Amino acid sequence: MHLIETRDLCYTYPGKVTALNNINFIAPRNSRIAVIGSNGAGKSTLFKHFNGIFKATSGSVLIRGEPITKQNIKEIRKFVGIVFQNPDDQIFSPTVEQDVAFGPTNLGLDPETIHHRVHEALRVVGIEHLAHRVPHHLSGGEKKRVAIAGVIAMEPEVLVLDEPNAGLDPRGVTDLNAFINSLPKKYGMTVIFSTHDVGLVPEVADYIYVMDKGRIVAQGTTDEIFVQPDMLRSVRLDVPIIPRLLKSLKEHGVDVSMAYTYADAEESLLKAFGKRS
Ligand SMILES: Nc1ncnc2c1ncn2[C@@H]1O[C@H](COP(=O)(O)OP(=O)(O)OP(=O)(O)O)[C@@H](O)[C@H]1O
Repeated sequence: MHLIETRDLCYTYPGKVTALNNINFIAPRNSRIAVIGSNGAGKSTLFKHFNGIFKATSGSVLIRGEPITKQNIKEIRKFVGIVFQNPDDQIFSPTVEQDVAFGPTNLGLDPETIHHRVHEALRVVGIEHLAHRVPHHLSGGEKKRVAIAGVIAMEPEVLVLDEPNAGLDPRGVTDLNAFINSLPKKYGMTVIFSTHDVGLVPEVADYIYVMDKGRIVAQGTTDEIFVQPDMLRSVRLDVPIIPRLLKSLKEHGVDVSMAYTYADAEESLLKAFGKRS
């Protein structure tokens, strides 16, 4: 049984914009899944089906093997936490601390547990120093971190992040990558995220879905997806710089093995230039 599964999911917005067309998506336990695609591909619309914000026009959405119903929706929203693209949609309390406490309070937890969860979430996203600030007076990247903290304080088993790195500074992106990578091992969480930044994907994903115009046009591991430059370009995406560079070096006769992450590429180049055995 998969944590999340969609079967032939279709969704049409009122006004007849078909945003999802026969989506078959699976999220296994402890995985890190990237959903990539250009603007309007359908990524956010898909994510909104994962905790019942949207209801399929046709096809089905199964959470732990069960369809979403009125009876289980509260439980499902505890299980699947979504951080939306625009943090302003998610932040509404007078202070950051109260905002992050909102979800755990609604779960009916005791004050000590709420306090612990809030401060742990603020610490994990690196914003403990903002606890007493007014959320609406924060910068875009700071608000994004507040929104992420608010969802992780609920301790969901599946964390869905819609464009989490948009608006973060370089250090913020590095911290976020480390955070995403720690989720399966440290917290037993599954993470699903969308991004336009293909360079980031090999660093933080085990499996990739490529979407275009409401369809899944490719899926696979990093080395299965990023060896398809024509497919990626056809959906207005690019091949990340590292495999592109290594492919070019190989074509110019450098005996270098293919790599997708910075660490693997460094190792591969050091070997190619005789600095490693
Ligand atoms: N409220 C809405 N009403 C009608 N159409 C919508 C609505 N929201 C989104 N759409 C349309 O649905 C399609 C998919 O949009 P969606 O926001 O899911 O794409 P996305 O892949 O998340 O894009 P982006 O990368 O720009 O965030 C687009 O054609 C979009 O114009």
